[in-house]
Amino acid sequence: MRVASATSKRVGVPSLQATKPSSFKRTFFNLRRQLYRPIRQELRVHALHADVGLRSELTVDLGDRSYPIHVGSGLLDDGALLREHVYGDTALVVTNETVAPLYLDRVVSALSSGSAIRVETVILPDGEEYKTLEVLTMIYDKALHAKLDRLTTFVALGGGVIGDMTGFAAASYQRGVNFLQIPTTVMAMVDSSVGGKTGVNHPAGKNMIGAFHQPSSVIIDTQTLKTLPDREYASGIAEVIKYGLIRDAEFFCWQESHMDNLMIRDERTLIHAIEHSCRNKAEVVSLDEKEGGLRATLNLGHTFAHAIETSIGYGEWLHGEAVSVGIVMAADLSVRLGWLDCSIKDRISSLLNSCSLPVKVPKCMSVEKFQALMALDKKNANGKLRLILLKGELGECIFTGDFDSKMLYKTLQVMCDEKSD
Ligand SMILES: NC(=O)c1ccc[n+]([C@@H]2O[C@H](COP(=O)([O-])OP(=O)(O)OC[C@H]3O[C@@H](n4cnc5c(N)ncnc54)[C@H](O)[C@@H]3O)[C@@H](O)[C@H]2O)c1
Ligand SMILES: O=C(O)C(=O)C[C@@H](O)[C@H](O)[C@H](O)COP(=O)(O)O
Ligand SMILES: [Zn+2]
Repeated sequence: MRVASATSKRVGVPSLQATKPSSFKRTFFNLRRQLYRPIRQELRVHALHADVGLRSELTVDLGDRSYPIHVGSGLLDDGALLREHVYGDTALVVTNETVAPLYLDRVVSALSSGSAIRVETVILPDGEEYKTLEVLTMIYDKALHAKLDRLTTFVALGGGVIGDMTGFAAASYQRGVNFLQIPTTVMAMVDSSVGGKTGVNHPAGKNMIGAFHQPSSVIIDTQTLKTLPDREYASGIAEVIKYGLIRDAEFFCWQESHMDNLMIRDERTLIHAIEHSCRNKAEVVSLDEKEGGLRATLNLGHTFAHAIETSIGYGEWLHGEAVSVGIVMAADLSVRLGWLDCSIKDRISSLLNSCSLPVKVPKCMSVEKFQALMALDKKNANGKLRLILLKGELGECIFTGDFDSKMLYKTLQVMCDEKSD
C-alpha cells in the first residue's frame, strides 16, 4: 500500500456537482432517506451555514448521504426536529446512567408526543471502560426484545462513548439501520458526533473494532453543557484546539484571545467554537470520508494519545486529556525535525495549559510502552508508523511516515523524562 501523504490547509467546500453520486449506487437505506426527507436537498442548496436566531445549521456534504448539524439552545425539546430524522415508526434511545436522569425523559417525550412513534430505551453503564463489544450487546438485546425492524432509528443521547457505540450498533444491527446523534458533551458536539466513525475499544487498542456509518442528523442542544463537569468540558476543548492547528490558523488565534470566555462557558463564545469546529470537521469528512489521506489529519496527537489511554487503562485519563499531551508530543517532534518554529510549540502548550489540560505524559508511560502501542496504530501502513506532524506555518500539517525515527525516539525519551506529578 502506498504511504499516503497529505498536507492540509483550509479548503473550500466541494460543489454539489462534484460530490453528486450516480443514482444506481443508492442503497435501499439511502432511498428510504430520500423518500422520507425530500426537503434535505433544498437545505443543502441554500447554505452551508444559515443562522436563524440562536439556531444554526451546517451540512456534512456526502452526496445523497449528506446530513445536517443543527446547533441551538433547547433543541432537545423540539419534537418536530427530532422526528424529522426518524424514518420508521420505532426508535431506540441509547444513553447511560449519568445522562438518563438528566435528559432521557425530555428526548422520549419529544420523540413520542403527538406522534405514532414507539420509543424504546436502553441505559448503558457510564465510562470509557464500558466501550466494549460485551456492553454493545445490551443494545442488540434490547432492539431484538422490542422487535425493532430495519426501519428503526437508533438515537445516541450522550457523550462520545455513547455516540461511538450507538453508531456501531446501528451500523451492524440487521446489517444497518438509521441513527441520530444527540451529543451532550463538548467532545461529542465538536468532534465525535460528526463524520461517522463508530466503534468500540479492544484491550489491545482504542477503537480497534468499528465501522464508518453516517448519522441522519446531528442535533446539538448547547443547554445540555450546563450540567457537564469541568474536567469533561476541558477535555472536549483539546479537539477544538486541534482544528486550529491542522487547518485553521485564524481559529487558533481566536482561541488564544477568547479562551477565558470559552472556559467560563460564555454562550456566544461557546457556540462560535462549536460551529467552527463542526465546520472544519464537516469539510474534512466531505472531502475524505473513509480516511484515504486528508481525514487522518483529524488524528493529530492521537497516536500518542491512544497509546496513553490504552496503557493507563481506559477511562483513567479522558480522551481529550490524552490528546492534549499527544498534540504537545507531535509539536515537539515537529520542532526537532526542523519543521516547526519553537515559538508555535510554546503557544500550543500555553493554550492547552490555560484550559487545565495536561501537557506532560502520565507517570506510568515509558518509551517502550509508547513504541509497543504505537506499532498497532490504525494509520500504520506495511509496518511503517505514520504521524500527523506540524509543518510550516501555524495551521499547516502533514500526514507522513517520512521522518527521522531517531527524532521520534528523542521526543519519547524527553517526554517520558518529564512526567506529570
Ligand atoms: N467518533 C469520533 O470521531 C470520535 C471523536 C472524538 C472522540 N471520540 C470518542 O469519544 C469518547 C470520549 O467522549 P466524551 O469525552 O464525550 O466522553 P464520555 O462519553 O465518556 O462523556 C464524558 C462524561 O460526561 C458525562 N456526560 C455526558 N453528557 C453530560 C451532560 N450533559 N451533563 C453531565 N454529564 C454528562 C458522561 O456520562 C461521562 O461520564 C472516546 O471514546 C473517544 O474515543 C470519538
Ligand atoms: O473523525 C476522525 O477521523 C478523527 O480522527 C477524530 C478523532 O478525534 C477521534 O478521536 C477518532 O475517534 C479517532 O479515530 P481513530 O481512527 O484514530 O480510532
Ligand atoms: Zn479524538
